[in-house]
Amino acid sequence: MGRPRLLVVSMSLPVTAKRVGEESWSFTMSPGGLVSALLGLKEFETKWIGWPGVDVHDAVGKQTLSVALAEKGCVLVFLEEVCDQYYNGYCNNILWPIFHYMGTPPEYRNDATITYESQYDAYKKANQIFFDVVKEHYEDGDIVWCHDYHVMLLPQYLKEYNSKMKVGWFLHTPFPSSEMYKTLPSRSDLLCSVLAADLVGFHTYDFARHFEDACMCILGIEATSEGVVDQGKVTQVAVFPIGIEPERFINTSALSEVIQYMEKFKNDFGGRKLILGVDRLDTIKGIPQKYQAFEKFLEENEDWRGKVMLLQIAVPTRNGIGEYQKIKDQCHGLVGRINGRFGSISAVQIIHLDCSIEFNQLCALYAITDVLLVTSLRDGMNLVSSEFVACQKAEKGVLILSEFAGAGQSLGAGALLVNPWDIKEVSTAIGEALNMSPEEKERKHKINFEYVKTHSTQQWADDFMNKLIEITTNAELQAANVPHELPEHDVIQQYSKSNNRLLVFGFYGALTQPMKNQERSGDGMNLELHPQLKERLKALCSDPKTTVVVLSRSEKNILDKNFGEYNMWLAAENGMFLRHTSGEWVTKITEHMNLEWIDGVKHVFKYFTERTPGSYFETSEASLVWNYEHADAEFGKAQARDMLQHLWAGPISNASVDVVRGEQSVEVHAVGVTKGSAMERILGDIVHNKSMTTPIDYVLCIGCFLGKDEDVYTFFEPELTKKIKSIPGGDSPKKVSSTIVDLKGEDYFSVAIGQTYTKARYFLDSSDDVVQLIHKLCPHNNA
Ligand SMILES: O=P(O)(O)OC[C@H]1O[C@H](O[C@H]2O[C@H](CO)[C@@H](O)[C@H](O)[C@H]2O)[C@H](O)[C@@H](O)[C@@H]1O
Ligand SMILES: O=c1ccn([C@@H]2O[C@H](COP(=O)(O)OP(=O)(O)O)[C@@H](O)[C@H]2O)c(=O)[nH]1
Repeated sequence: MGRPRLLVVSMSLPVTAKRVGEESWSFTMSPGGLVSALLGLKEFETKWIGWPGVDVHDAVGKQTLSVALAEKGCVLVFLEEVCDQYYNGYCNNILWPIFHYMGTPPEYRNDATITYESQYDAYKKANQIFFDVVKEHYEDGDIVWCHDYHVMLLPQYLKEYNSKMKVGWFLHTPFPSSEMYKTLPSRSDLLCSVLAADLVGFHTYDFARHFEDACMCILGIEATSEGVVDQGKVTQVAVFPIGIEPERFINTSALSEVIQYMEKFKNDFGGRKLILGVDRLDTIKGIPQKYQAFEKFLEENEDWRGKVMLLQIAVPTRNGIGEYQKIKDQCHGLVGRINGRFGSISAVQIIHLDCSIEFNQLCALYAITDVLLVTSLRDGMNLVSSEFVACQKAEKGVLILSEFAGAGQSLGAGALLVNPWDIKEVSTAIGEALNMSPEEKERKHKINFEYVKTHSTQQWADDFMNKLIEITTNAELQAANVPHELPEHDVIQQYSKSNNRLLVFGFYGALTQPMKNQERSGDGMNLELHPQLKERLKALCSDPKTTVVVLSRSEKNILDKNFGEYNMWLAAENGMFLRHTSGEWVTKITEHMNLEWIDGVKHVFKYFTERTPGSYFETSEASLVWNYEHADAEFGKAQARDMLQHLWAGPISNASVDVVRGEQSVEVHAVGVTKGSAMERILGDIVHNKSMTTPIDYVLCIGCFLGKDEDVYTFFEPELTKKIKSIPGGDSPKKVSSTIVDLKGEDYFSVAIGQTYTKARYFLDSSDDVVQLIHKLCPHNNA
């Protein structure tokens, strides 16, 4: 099967269009790393959907531009009147500064027509326009890969339209710490939308962790090893550090035209050492800090004056935004000052160019550079540093790299890492780089060159796409596994034919009366057996061919109170305690189980209970539950989020526990305390104590379980378990008959109450259906 077609969606297309006649257009490559990176996506049949950098209002212009760009594999998005408030406003004046830890500029408050709301409105409209275009071009099986902060609402729009679409989202910028992200007024909407994607990717682990933290503390959704799980929907969060197309740079820097440029530039620079900066003229790139550090270096190293120069290519970007105009003036001012202080008649110290340069010239500059100076205050990755590494010739240059660029994690080993805010440190690094021995330069270069060569854009795209394909394929398989309506007739027929039956029931939701949402409480809290079950259950339990187990999260006393009079097995706290109603409780907590975290968790639960009127918590041997069903709903939810942060930061940071968020509860329990593992713990005991001689040949397992407890449904799957012989954990396995479960597929019925995503084979709508079923299994005249 061929690879699926790829629809790449990003704000910018790889080319920016300029109208040069009624029907004709010229194109230049769009600036920035995202475009450079995505140009490397060669192995996919790709359509690139984006904005061409210009808005066209007449029909002829739209038509001719669409045709010209279609030849380049591009599909146009016309943003028209929303463009300014969307791109210059919400994207680059609100999201961009927040994502780069610069806070939100207050300017938008000065103009009553440009408010936060109006810009967010434009953002929503623009995302809707992107959505309409994707919808028009989407074909079944396509993968839609959304890029960057410009299209954070798109995953949700796409999935709402067609839940089967394979959707990925990759962020090219940093994702800030949740403390910073929290300041964004539309923080929840954007997070929720991104979570609609199947796969969410970041450049570094830090960014991924920040995103997961934000999901937890803003949405109260926790990240697990599977990804971020929200009501059964899993969004995988993973790290894909982007690379460059190394061959493109290596080959270009060997071209004769480039070699000529190299000679020319060296000649122009008159033998001075070259420090190079290549950045979009963006506030995040730390260009003023770079100039200040160079100024300090010149101040403190008189000998180097006139022998070294700093060439800064300051590629114009986002000219419509006030901050970008200010930074330009600031840079010009600094350059003037430094050249005034340290320049001479024959040479200036800094050359600052407000323009982009042609690719061959860029490669030539990289190749002859002695020091590449990257001082980003924050940067998603920074591809310039990799490009510099790829272009090095015999005499190697040194990379000075900001620790706040994503590239710091990938290229740090072969670079001098600096804190760009520390002017003195950067100045010292400049000196160190200029004085570095050729051997050390070679050594450092080798490390980075190896990395750059092996971590290409193609690799990055392949990794992302393969992961996305894997996730969506698995999801399709899982979705195909929808539970069926319970075949009642078979349940009853097989029951009557069997010789040794095991009936496993959960308590909450399965044997209790159906509750309205607002009455819901967690399993184990003041629960009462469904009144219509009392008689029939007794009859069922008295049948010598039938063993009944109630396997519940509830505590011992609750099970005692409800089931003490029946002839059955009770497994409390998810099997941590086991009792036949004719005997005493025995603990299944082993001495290896570390429960030291309990006191710390209790402390946090107590703290939040005191501060959340109406909430309460319950403690049992191996688990604690904090419940806020009677508290103010919104406040309770917010408190639960804070509580989770406290727990992760403190008592459970290194503990082997699972944290489960219920609808209005937070539960912490020892890891692996699931109903499936409980079954494994208790089955041997049950069989042994009942002195069963024939293997169990019929199992009915009914529950309304949390996702983590659904392993009990697969525990008995005949094809998984084959013939269960002895069960570890049974008191004396030797005495247990050699095959204790011998189950055929048609004799196994796993039933989830009211769940659509489940591992169970069948479903029932409510415990009323369980009542009906038990009545049929055990008609009154049998009682
Ligand atoms: O299109 P612009 O508004 O002019 O901005 C150019 C791009 O800037 C950002 O690039 C980021 O992506 C690079 C590749 O992943 C990464 O190395 C760099 O650190 C980022 O800043 C922005 O994220 C893109 O959307 C813009 O197109
Ligand atoms: O005149 C130039 C100089 C550089 N670049 C390219 O701009 C990209 C900058 O990417 P980076 O990741 O360093 O930062 P971004 O601009 O995306 O924030 C690199 O691929 C450069 O080759 C460019 O388009 N025009």
